[in-house]
Order: sequence, then structure tokens, then C-alpha cells
Amino acid sequence: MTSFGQAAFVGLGAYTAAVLTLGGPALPEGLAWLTGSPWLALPVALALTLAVALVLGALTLRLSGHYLPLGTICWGLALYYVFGNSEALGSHTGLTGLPMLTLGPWRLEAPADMARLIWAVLGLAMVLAHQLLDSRSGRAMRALDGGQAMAASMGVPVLRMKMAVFALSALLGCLSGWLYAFEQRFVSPAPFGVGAGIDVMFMALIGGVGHLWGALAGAAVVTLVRDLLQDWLPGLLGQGGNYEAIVFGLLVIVLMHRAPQGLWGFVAARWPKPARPATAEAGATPLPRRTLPARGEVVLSARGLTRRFGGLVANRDLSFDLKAGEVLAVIGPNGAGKSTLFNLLSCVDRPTSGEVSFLGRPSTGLTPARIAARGLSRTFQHVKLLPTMSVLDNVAIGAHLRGSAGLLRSALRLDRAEEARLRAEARRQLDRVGLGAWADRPAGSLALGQQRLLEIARALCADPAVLLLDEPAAGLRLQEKQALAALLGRLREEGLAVLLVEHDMDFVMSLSDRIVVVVFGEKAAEGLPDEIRQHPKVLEAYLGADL
Ligand SMILES: Nc1ncnc2c1ncn2[C@@H]1O[C@H](COP(=O)(O)OP(=O)(O)OP(=O)(O)O)[C@@H](O)[C@H]1O
Repeated sequence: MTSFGQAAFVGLGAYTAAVLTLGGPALPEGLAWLTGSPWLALPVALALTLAVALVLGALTLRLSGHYLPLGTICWGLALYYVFGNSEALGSHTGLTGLPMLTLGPWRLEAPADMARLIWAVLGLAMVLAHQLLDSRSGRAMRALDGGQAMAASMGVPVLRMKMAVFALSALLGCLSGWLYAFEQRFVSPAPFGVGAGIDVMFMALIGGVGHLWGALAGAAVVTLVRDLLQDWLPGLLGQGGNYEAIVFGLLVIVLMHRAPQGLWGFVAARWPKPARPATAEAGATPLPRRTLPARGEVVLSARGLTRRFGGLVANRDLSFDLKAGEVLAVIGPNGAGKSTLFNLLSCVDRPTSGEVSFLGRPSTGLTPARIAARGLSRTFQHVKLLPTMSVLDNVAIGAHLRGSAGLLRSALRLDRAEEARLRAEARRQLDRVGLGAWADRPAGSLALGQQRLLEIARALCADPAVLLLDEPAAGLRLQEKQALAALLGRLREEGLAVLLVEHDMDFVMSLSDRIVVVVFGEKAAEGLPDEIRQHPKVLEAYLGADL
């Protein structure tokens, strides 16, 4: 989520701190008792920022593509003009005379004292953010980056998580604004405009988006280099001006070409993280398992599914059942409508008409996260994973719904027992698909076939009743295919229902209990593999393909 408005939240923290400690016309009468205490101003500033962030987030975070950054520019500008045009806030001259911070008997008089406090707060924020990112909630936040469809299908409440990330950033901005106000001891609108928001963007891009240390590295580089450039450039060019912005712009362009992960991403890729010992997970109690429906019971049922895209009918009146303890394959030539059907079943898309019911209850219209919570888990035709995150962490995203630790518990490290259970489960599923030895490698370093197996492990981590696999054998070598077929066979024995869309006919014919053939969006045949092999309509559709 690209935001150009971060500086506005810094301003909100700074102005709230100033107004509350100085009193004056901008302070509502009921809050007069707060006047004079910088420390009391902090929770009020955080609460106000949280409220503003939630409102702005609700208005803008649903936007996607270019509209989100544009939206943030709008409210970033709006808040800047509120600061600059409110007489009660001192208009463009701002508010002066903020008191000095005191910490018990300690007066933060010298700049070095204030610097110590700022570094202490920064250190604390880094520790809390690190702990948060290394948790169930942190994985869910990072999962937003691997395609929101994946996060949603693992049960992550995408919009709520985006709001949480946005609000957290705003709160950190507010905290720095509060510190800034008492370090400067006056506030004016100039440092909180969209220009400052762009500086924050530069810091993130240069340091490396998605890397905690990248934020620190980016802020340090931008601040130090800007100071140097402000000294050098006027001498070099013979006139003053904001030329450093041009240099940063060029630097970002070069970095985006050469090191799109930023400076820290560049360093991290060459400096692999040490593997985390599995000792904490070893003694973890296994997570409770879902009771699977009785073998033979219908778990997923499609009735008259039709999906039109304008004039094109991708699925027409499709009906079939999937039973517990069976592997059902959906096959058909390219463009037959299999992916469309897959999306309808997993609630990524809605049918134009027709009904899907899951475990005996209608599921049409549910969100992907809701159907995941009910016990449907899936993989993707084009693998969706987080390449820089470890294989184990990627798989643990699948266990999101089996944990409950929220942001605060995670940030304070009160989630360790649950976290150990989730990670132990992820390791178990990795062993099950034969990727145990790869657990600590970055997921991006796996071959495509292994990435597909990772997705299956991630789906299994959710302890599903129904597993939807979109072309699981694509890119797998013969031995890997045999291992996958053996795994799916074991899952069937355990009572799981597996629906797979697949092009590899040998794989489908040897593994499936039943096959549904879709041609031009319609069901052309349904039956046992041997029946399908002989079916005239199927032979016609595949025109000589060897079934
Ligand atoms: N969002 C969409 N908008 C318009 N047309 C679509 C959309 N999604 C799919 N289609 C069309 O619906 C038809 C069925 O596509 P679908 O991807 O479901 O086929 P498929 O059987 O999965 O093909 P493949 O085996 O190549 O993946 C195609 O003609 C496709 O162009």
C-alpha cells in the first residue's frame, strides 16, 4: 500500500502535542485539564491519530492500483492545509513555546538527552515491530504482499489487516511527531506536507520496502545524504534550491532497476538468515484437528452453475457432487472453463446463476476467507507465495485460522506457545509433502514443482475438509508426480475430499475416483476413469489425444 500521506500523521502527533500542552483556542474546553503535560498529550495524540487513520483508511484502502496513492495525496494535502490555515493552530507560523520534556527528575535539556530518548523509542518500536512481524499476525500482514487472493483464501481478513497495517504506521508517525514537537519545541505546517510524505517514500524505497532494517537504513541514508547534498549542491551549481530531490529521484530510478528490493533487500539476499532452531516447536502440543465428514457424504455440491462474462458463457449449467474420501478430477481442453469453475467453488467469484453448497450449507456469496474458515482450502494455478520469506513461514500462513494471537499479543511476544504449535504444524505438513529439508530456505529458491508442493502443504496446514488443487502436477518431474499421487492417495484414505483441475492425463487417470469433463463450459461427461477414456464426446473434444 503506497501512501504519500504519512507525514500528515506525524503532523497530527506534533500538533496535538502542541495544542494540548500549550492550551489556547484550539483546545476544546473539556480537555483543558490536560494542559501542560506532554506525557498526557501522548495517549490523546495516539487516540486521535488512530481515529483519523481509521476514517481515512476506511475511505481509501478499498481503492486499488493508482487510486490508493492518489487518495493518500489528497488527504495528505488536506491535513497540511488544515494545519496551515487554522488560526487556532497558528496558521503558517505555527505554535511556539512548547515546554521541555521531563522524565521524572530528568530534564531533557541538552540535545543529546532528547536524542537518547528518541533512540530509545526507536529501539522499542523496532523490537515491537520485529516481534509483530515474526508472528501469526505478521505473516498475515506480509501475506497481503503475495496477492490478496492468496491471503484471503488462507482466511486472512484482508481489509481488516490492511487497516491494521495502515493504523499502525499512522500511530508510529504520530509518536515521531510527538517527539519532534518536543525536540523542536515549536511546530509549523512546513515539515508535514506531501513533500515530507514523498521523503518517507524515498526512505522506504531506498532502504527496502518490507524490511524492518531497510526502514532504518533508508531513513539514515536519505537524511545524511540530503544534508551533504544541501551543503555541496549550491556550491557546485552556483545557486540554491531543492536540487537534492532530483538526486534522490535519480537514485530511486537506478535502485528500482538494479535493486528493486532496496539497499537492505540487496544486503539480505547476500547474507542469508541463519536457520531458526526447531527446538521450541519440538515439544509443542499438536493443534486440534477438525472432525471430517463421514466417507461418502457429499461435501461440495454444484447445482446449475452458470457464469457469463458479457456475451461469453464460461460455465453453463454445471452440476456435480464431491464426496468425502474421493478424488474428483475436472478436465477439459484449454479455455473450457475449469478455472472459472474453480473460482466459483472457492468463492473468489460468484455464479451468474446456480448454487454451490459446502458441507450441507449454501456457500454462494461467502467471501474466500469465510469458506476457508468452514474448511475449504485451495492452491493456485499460478503459484502465489512470498519468495523472500522462508518455506516454513509460507506454509504457516495456511494455519492462520488455527491460531488467535492478535497484534498486541504478538508484538509483546505473549504468543510463543501458540506460535510454536503453528510452526510445528507447518513443519509437519512440509515433511508430509517431502519438503522438510527446505524449511528454512527462501521460498523463491525452490523449483516450480516444489513451489506447487509448498502450496499443497500450506493448504493442508488449514486442516481442510475439502482440498481444491489447481493443476498440482504442472511442472513436477515424474518422481515428484508419483510422490504427489501417493500423498493425495493418503489424504483420500484419511477421508479428505480432493477436487483437482489437471491437464496431465496419466496423473488424472491413475489417481481419480471420478472425472467430470467440461467442454465449452458445459459438462460433456462424468464417470469413472475407464468410462471417460471410452466416452465418444470426450474423445471428440480431445481429438485424438491419448487418454
Ligand atoms: N474475468 C473474465 N472475463 C472475461 N472472460 C473470462 C474471464 N475469465 C475467463 N474468461 C473466459 O472464460 C473462458 C473459460 O476460461 P477458463 O480460464 O475458466 O478456462 P480453463 O478451462 O481454466 O482454461 P486453461 O486450461 O487454459 O486454464 C475463456 O474463454 C476465458 O477467456
